[in-house]
Amino acid sequence: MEGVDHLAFERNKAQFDVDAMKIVWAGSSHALEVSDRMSRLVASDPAFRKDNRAMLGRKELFKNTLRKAAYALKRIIELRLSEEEASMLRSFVDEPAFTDLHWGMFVPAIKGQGTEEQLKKWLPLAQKMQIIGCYAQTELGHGSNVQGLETTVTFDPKTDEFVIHSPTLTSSKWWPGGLGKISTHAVVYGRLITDGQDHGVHGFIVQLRSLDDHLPLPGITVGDIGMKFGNGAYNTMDNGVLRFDHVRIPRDQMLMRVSRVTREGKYVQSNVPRQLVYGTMVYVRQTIVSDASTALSRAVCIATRYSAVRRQFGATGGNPESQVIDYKTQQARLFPLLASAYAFRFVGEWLKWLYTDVMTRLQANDFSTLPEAHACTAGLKSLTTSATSDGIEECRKLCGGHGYLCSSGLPELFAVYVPTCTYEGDNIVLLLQVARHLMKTISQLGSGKKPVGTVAYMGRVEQLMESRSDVQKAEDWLNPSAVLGAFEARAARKSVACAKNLSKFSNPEEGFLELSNDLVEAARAHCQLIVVSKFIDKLQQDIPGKGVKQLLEVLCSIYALFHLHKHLGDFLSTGCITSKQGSLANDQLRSLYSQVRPNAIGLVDAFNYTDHYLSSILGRYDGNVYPKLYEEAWKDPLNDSVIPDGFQEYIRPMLKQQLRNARL
Ligand SMILES: CCCCCCCC/C=C\CCCC(=O)SCCNC(=O)CCNC(=O)[C@H](O)C(C)(C)COP(=O)(O)OP(=O)(O)OC[C@H]1O[C@@H](n2cnc3c(N)ncnc32)[C@H](O)[C@@H]1OP(=O)(O)O
Ligand SMILES: Cc1cc2nc3c(=O)[nH]c(=O)nc-3n(C[C@H](O)[C@H](O)[C@H](O)COP(=O)(O)OP(=O)(O)OC[C@H]3O[C@@H](n4cnc5c(N)ncnc54)[C@H](O)[C@@H]3O)c2cc1C
Repeated sequence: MEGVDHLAFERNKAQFDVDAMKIVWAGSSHALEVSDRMSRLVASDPAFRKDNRAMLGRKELFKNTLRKAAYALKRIIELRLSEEEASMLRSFVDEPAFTDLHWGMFVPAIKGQGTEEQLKKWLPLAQKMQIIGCYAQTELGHGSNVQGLETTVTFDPKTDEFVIHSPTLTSSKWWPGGLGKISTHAVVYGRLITDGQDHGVHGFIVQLRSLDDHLPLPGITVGDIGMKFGNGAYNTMDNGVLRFDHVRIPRDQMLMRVSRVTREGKYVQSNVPRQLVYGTMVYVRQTIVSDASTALSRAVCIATRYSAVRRQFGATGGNPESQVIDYKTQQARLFPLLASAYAFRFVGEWLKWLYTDVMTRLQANDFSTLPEAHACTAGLKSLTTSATSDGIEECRKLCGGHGYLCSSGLPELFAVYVPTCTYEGDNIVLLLQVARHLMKTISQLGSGKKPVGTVAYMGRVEQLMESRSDVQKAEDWLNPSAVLGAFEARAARKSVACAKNLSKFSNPEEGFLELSNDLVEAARAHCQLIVVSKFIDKLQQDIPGKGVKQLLEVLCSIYALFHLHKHLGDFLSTGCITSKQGSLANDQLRSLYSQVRPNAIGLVDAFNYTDHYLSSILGRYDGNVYPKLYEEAWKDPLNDSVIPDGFQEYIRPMLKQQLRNARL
């Protein structure tokens, strides 16, 4: 039935102010207003149609992406959109494109690693898109091990130029998005060599293609690396391969904020830490955490709405069958994901604050919080993207058979999202970075250096090694200090156990390799503690709106107790809670799920997604799923004709053959 809200009865059940929750989700009334306006602008414009992506071949798909990118820029200029509005508009276009790398990595790399002069020269060109750039770091042979990159950048004092060269096959740049077909420029990372001395990896601005005819410049070989996972999905992006054959660039195209090469060829380090060369990765990892909440909330919105529409079993006395959302098993799989989406939103907000704070300090030459920023961005990027990828797949299963249809929106969302577990740092490699930070923190405890920020709890390690939870009844687990106490004790004990085991090795690096599984687990426990504690911190703020704060408290408890239940072995084996307390947490969790149930549709409506953005028949706002699924099936190209191509050629003769055999 067109125009009827099939989910109205669910919306009427909500016990909280959904509009106020929309503001909390968006971050502010202003952010909600902008995102609402931009999402509707995109949704109402047929030029941004995206429901046909799974059907398009690679070339058509890619051309379509270029058309949308050009059209988006045209609209941004015509409507005189601000930077904030433009970035929102691009995100609602919802299609991986070269522009993501241009705005998300090329521009930030120049901003973060360029000198004032370099910013003045390159930023206006990039901002007007008179040049298009990408981030060319990874090579065929090395991605995680950045120090292992092989591209050489050798200073030639005779000509005052650098000579860039790809000395081996494995030194070919491989993966950079936007590189394959579109970028005119790249920030290229390679080993800087002056006077025969290797100074390690540095960034350089390199022109790749002519601004006149777009052909590769002399000495440059460049192309696309081929189809990736999923049909539409990430294949709208031209991930590329790039080789240099003694390509020359002027000396002033080395990004020289961290270190520079003088006219005489002298290598000079400035007073900023060399790790700032990795600064763009820190920036992007931070944005990836907020994006995780967006991707997970999309999947959860689809699965929640569909779970309220879908009915199976339980028809009694003329009543309809049960909505699948009422099954406790469905709730126990779905509601922790709903809680995680909110948790990642708030930890993403906090991480953005942390990043901005670090940047402000860097301007004043205060580098003290850089290790904390690196560990938090690496750890939270890893935790949230792994949970989101698994969560999207769980949402597909929560939608039963129909979740497997492309028209559910979930297969494409998964295919586009899952590489986040790898790009911008493999998730295990990043957790090992967190573990290094934790081990370093513990090793410095005796020196009187007080741990600060997210590792501050390590300063109470002696107390945390002894603490016992005082939870006596299920409701005690609603107390934030009970939850925090348990998560802190678990994280501290896991790290301390690793540190003790490490100290048994005469070679610490050997020990680190041998114990890496335990170290990864300790890092995960630490990152879960950060998420829980930032959710609790958020609830200390003034949050207006009927029932909004109460419901967020429920979600916070679900996030924490779900993880306590899931990792019960950890909590029990480290002795911070008893098995009785573990089972009380589980009892409390059941009661919390019942409190979410009437509010579930309201909680996903608060994400304020348009049907265009969700791109899912199962997740339609009006819940009118079956007629639309039925209608959609007939749009498949296979249904253009009653008899498919190939039938007469291959199947008809087969059928005739069988007929003959039957007659024999
Ligand atoms: C609106 C914006 C939207 C943008 C969205 C765009 C999305 C587009 C889609 C996809 C983009 C994908 C792009 C990419 O993938 S780019 C390539 C990314 N590559 C990686 O992430 C590589 C991962 N590897 C590393 O980061 C590092 O190599 C390493 C794992 C950290 C190891 O490095 P290294 O061996 O040099 O370092 P050490 O372990 O020896 O550590 C040395 C000390 O440095 C500290 N460190 C390391 N990294 C950092 C950092 N980033 N910042 C600050 N400090 C860092 C480390 O802790 C050590 O410190 P210590 O005090 O112990 O000496
Ligand atoms: C879709 C996509 C887009 C990308 N875009 C860009 C881009 O724009 N620019 C760019 O420069 N790069 C880009 N990349 C590359 C990306 O950053 C790397 O692939 C990523 O950093 C992982 O590195 P790797 O491929 O070398 O993995 P590897 O390090 O080879 O990982 C393989 C396996 O080894 C394990 N492993 C590796 N090292 C260790 C260790 N020390 N301890 C334990 N286990 C380890 C990993 O956990 C993993 O299981 C992109 C990649 C993808 C998939």
